[in-house]
Amino acid sequence: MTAIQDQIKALTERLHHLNYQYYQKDISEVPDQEFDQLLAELQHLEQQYPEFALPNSPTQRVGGTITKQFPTALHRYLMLSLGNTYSEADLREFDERVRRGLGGDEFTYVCELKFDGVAMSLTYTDGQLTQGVTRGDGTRGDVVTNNVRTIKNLPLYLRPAENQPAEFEARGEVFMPLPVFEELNKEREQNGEALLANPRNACSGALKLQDSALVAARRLRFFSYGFLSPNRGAFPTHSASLEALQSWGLPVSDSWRRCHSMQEVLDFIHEWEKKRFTLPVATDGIVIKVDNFRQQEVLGYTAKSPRWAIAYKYPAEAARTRLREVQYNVGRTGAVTPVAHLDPVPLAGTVVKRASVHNANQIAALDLRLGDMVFVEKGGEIIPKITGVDLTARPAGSLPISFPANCPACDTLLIRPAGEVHFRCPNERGCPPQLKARLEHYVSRKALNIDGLGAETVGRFFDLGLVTTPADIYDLPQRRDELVKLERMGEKSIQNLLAGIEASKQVPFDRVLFGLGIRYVGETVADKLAAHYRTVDALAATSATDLAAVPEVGGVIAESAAAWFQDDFNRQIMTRLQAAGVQMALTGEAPKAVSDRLVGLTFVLSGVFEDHSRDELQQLIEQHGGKVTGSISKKLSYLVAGDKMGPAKREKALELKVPIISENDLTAILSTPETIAEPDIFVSLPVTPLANEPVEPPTNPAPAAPSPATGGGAGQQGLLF
Ligand SMILES: NC(=O)c1ccc[n+]([C@@H]2O[C@H](COP(=O)([O-])OP(=O)(O)OC[C@H]3O[C@@H](n4cnc5c(N)ncnc54)[C@H](O)[C@@H]3O)[C@@H](O)[C@H]2O)c1
Ligand SMILES: [Zn+2]
Repeated sequence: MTAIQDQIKALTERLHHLNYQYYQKDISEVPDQEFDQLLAELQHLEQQYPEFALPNSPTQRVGGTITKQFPTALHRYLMLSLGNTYSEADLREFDERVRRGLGGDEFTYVCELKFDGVAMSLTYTDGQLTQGVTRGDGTRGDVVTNNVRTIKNLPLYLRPAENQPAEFEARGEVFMPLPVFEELNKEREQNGEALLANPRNACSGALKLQDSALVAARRLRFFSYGFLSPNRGAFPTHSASLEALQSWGLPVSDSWRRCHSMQEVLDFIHEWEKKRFTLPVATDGIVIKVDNFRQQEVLGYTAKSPRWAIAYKYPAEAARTRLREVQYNVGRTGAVTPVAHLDPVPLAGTVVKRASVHNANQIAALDLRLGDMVFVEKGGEIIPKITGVDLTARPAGSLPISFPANCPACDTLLIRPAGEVHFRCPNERGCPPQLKARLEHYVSRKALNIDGLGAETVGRFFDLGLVTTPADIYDLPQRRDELVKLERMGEKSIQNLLAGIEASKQVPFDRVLFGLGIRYVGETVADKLAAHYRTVDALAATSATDLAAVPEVGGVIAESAAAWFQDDFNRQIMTRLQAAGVQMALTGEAPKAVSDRLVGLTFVLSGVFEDHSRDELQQLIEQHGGKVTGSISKKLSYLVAGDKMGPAKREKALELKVPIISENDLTAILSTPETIAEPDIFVSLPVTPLANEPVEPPTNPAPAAPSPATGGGAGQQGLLF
């Protein structure tokens, strides 16, 4: 018996751990299917030995939790999980249970695609979006209204309609469209940042950001699939409510369909098995719901999920093919990444020729060898992954693939900094692919956007020895003679090129800063740094510690930027760019100082604030001459505390006798006429704010007329946006 007990305990602990990683950290340590198998195993054991089930078993509760970064709100209606299955036999059993539960009454199903993102509860009051809450632990979730407001296809105002309740809840999925996910990862790879594992994790991570401007940059989207309201009775069925949601302007995917039998459900499942890969959104299955609301109530709920719905999950698609070669790419920041070249094989709607192996650890973990038959899988991510090796088909005498010790391009000894997964070529100044990629980055659309000097041309110029660093680009006008001699370089091309170079001198400083290709300094960080320091000289003179105090600029970014600016080679490039007339400072006026009331005072902002974002508070303080820093010291004037301030910060402030004030105290200081000389010590922590945020005036026009509700099953057109 103790063996069973041990097994239950081990499974419970493992599942708790995986849930924590998945919901809190946005990390999938194992494939979903493996997680679901472990959960099913535990469920089975608990059913056989209910006396050994542990309290709070993962089989009995929704897996998520609330984060510590947002105010929270209670759900008016519990936000549950869905029972799931990978087998058609289970679906038939589900059908039987429903039939029995309804005592032989007729019923209809609605089938929907299962979008792989993050569940969201939206409250609309008098036609306005008033609150967005995550599922959290099912009872209570994070209030992320401001982040949700950045979702472009989500109406802030609904089209008025007679059948629209004064208050209702629209449930649905927030997700990151696949093209956005791909683009974001490409940028992250170029900036040397860790890649996002899949669109679901990327979406979940984006919703947890504190700065809504950053959330907006992640271009999330929403599909609604649920309607809840005290007067839901006006709609007899789920499908009628979907049609209503859509008619009010909420985005509802057209892919749903009413099904009158389990056979029709299975047809729907088979139909979408491949077709789902043509959608610009990740899906991992089909959700099957009993359509009639009254019948849903009759069937009821378990502790964890409704008895009137089930999710059918498609197994991950895999193929088997031969590994021909492993090539090593050197990226802009020197990261060396292995790419597997495969015999072409069809997989999930495309022909796969290459797969990612990610890094050296992965090669070793899989014990990959050239000529191996390998399994390739495509999950939520676009580039397929090698997930295993068919050892029975291993060619005789094959040797393990060893990761090169030296750079495949410049032969420099590779390094692997502690805590990083990638080997890196440290030869920043001389490694050709790095120099070339930096030039390509500099001329790219989001950086200097030099017309007439695309990635290909600049690469060619690099190969010819015409340019090595961005500063060399500005010497090209003096080298016209050499340019005319080049093949495919007519007079017209040269004119375009020179005009493009000239025009790039007008590109604002933040984009120049981004264009320099400093590791970890992506578009957003460049924008923040430029806005904060305004000139390259001010920026270059700043220590890593001070840089790290700028919001959204963490320690790692700060270290990297500071080191870059201290490097002589880089300083020379900057001086030459400046001499050439490239914008090395923001033009236009700095934001006006409103008063000098806070001059000489320093502040630390900690926790979540009710009326302002952290950025707004920082701006407010700076407009009045104050400074915001990151760490608490004896010299600090005030700690401004929001909800959920870290206890360590509070302790430290109390110990150093730094006054702790609330957001309200700060705004009160700024609105009282007399200037403050010496701060008094007063501690007034805000009470936890909840729910009901103030309603903002319209910033969006009412949404355009949606396409007429189709009753489902329509084509894919207009499916997403
Ligand atoms: N890999 C791991 O380590 C790991 C860890 C924990 C959980 N997981 C995965 O997460 C899943 C459990 O998460 P869950 O409890 O959120 O269940 P779930 O994701 O399987 O199903 C419930 C969710 O489906 C979503 N959904 C999408 N389309 C929908 C639609 N049309 N109608 C209704 N809901 C729709 C909603 O967000 C809802 O909350 C498991 O299946 C597991 O595979 C994986
Ligand atoms: Zn190199």
